[in-house]
Amino acid sequence: MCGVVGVAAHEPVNQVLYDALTVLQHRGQDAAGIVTMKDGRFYLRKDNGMVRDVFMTRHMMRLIGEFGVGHVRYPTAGTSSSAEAQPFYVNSPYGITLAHNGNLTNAETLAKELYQDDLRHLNTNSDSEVLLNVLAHEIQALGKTQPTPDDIFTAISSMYKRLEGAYAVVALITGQGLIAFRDPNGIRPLVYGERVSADGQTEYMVASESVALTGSGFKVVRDVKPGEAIFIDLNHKLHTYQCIEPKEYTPCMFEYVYFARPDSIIDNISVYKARLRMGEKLAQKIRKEWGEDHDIDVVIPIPDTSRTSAMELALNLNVKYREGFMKNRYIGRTFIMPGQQQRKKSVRQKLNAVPLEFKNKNVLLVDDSIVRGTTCHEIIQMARDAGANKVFFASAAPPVKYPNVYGIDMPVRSELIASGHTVEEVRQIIGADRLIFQDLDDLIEAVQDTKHSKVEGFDCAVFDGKYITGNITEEYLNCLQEQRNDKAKANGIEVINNTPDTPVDMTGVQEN
Ligand SMILES: O=P(O)(O)OC[C@H]1O[C@H](OP(=O)(O)OP(=O)(O)O)[C@H](O)[C@@H]1O
Ligand SMILES: NC(=O)CC[C@H](N)C(=O)O
Ligand SMILES: [Mg+2]
Repeated sequence: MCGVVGVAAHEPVNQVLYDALTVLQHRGQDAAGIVTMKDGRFYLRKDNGMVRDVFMTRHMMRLIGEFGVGHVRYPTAGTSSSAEAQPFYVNSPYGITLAHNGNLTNAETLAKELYQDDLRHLNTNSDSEVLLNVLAHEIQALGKTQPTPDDIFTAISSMYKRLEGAYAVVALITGQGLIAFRDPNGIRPLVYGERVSADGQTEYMVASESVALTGSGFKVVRDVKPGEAIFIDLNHKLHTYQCIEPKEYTPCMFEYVYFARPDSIIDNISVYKARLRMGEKLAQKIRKEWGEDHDIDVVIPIPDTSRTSAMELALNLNVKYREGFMKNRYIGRTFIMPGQQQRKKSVRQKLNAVPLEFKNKNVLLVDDSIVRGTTCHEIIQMARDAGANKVFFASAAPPVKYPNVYGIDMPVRSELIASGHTVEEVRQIIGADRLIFQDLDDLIEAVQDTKHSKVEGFDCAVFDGKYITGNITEEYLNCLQEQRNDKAKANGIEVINNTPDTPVDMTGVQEN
């Protein structure tokens, strides 16, 4: 899951973009990038690594301008080469740069069309480069030197007709302004807000999560609607347009389960409250299935994400909640790391047991989800090593059985521990004394908030195999599986348009 941000301000935006990217870091740890725009020129810095490692003072000083976009990447297509770090750039028409969160499911077909019909060159296997070129083609087809906002929306509407899959996008067009748009189901989140500058003028930020806005003093206006585009012109005038009839409003359930920060509000649903309710529902199921004499002495979360639901679960079970695992704050998220070896090693580096909380106790370990089973397998052993009597395990989400095709890199069924295994088999594999998963209906009830939100349902494909865009074939899934299993990624040939450790820099900004 990547994070995107765009800002249209009256003062330099380099720092506010940097700050927003650090707030969105949990959405992608592989690469980061910023492009700013000033007097018809773009200024770019992007590379592999975390935000704090990619941007040095010298880079920041060169990112000049009052308009800009930024990206943190967690790859779902192409390779993890720095050449595929975002934002991407095309020089025609006008000069466009774009940052994308999501995954296009017809990228291969589009890439062929771009080559054969639109005479466009793609230099990577990234679906985001495809998206940018489709957008560029549709804007070019207008044939205008000075497009109006309506022209830009016309081009975006034509682009919508060609794209399939999930996308939340921010982009800059030189001489025009900042655009942002969201797929017709609203699978990936996108929210915008405003603040007033020191001299009383309105400034805008668009980002993947509301925390990016509030952290920089922007007030949330609203979520970008499914199928809607917004355009902030160079005079800072905001234009909005519903480019395509929205489909069912169905954001990705995994945002609420794991991806998003708990302090974010996505589609008017508080992620924090949703996670609390997940804990409440799971406690009800434990009471029902394990009875009142469940034998649990203590509830222990697996930091970080499960903390919120574990806390509420403990409260509802009337059992003590204890922080039995300490987290090394300098290690990032395990699940979004690129290789299984790295993920496995990092669980042990990241979490350490406090023996006092385990010794001779029956512990219930709670995680937000079990995907590959990397975390729970290691952690159960650690609990036993720390002296636990019995180790029970609870997942605040149902078993993850199906690949994700909308921006989460879990493309291979055989890499998902619950795929093809019963709950009892999973229990044996991970070595728990008891295992319980949330029911999907309960999860949906926990997240849905009809009082505050217009959301009609959720993309729950990883749990039920029903892909919300409706066009995911077995052939596509097989193809994805071949391209993106861990082994293929490890052997992946980097697409060379630069050496992997040298960022593509098409704006003339040179590295020191
Ligand atoms: O079954 P697995 O394949 O191990 O995946 C699930 C685990 O990965 C995530 O943790 P992660 O360390 O990425 O992030 P967190 O610190 O936010 O919990 C998630 O919270 C689970 O703990
Ligand atoms: N996780 C994402 O949103 C990935 C965006 C894009 N598909 C990439 O691989 O760079
Ligand atoms: Mg976790």
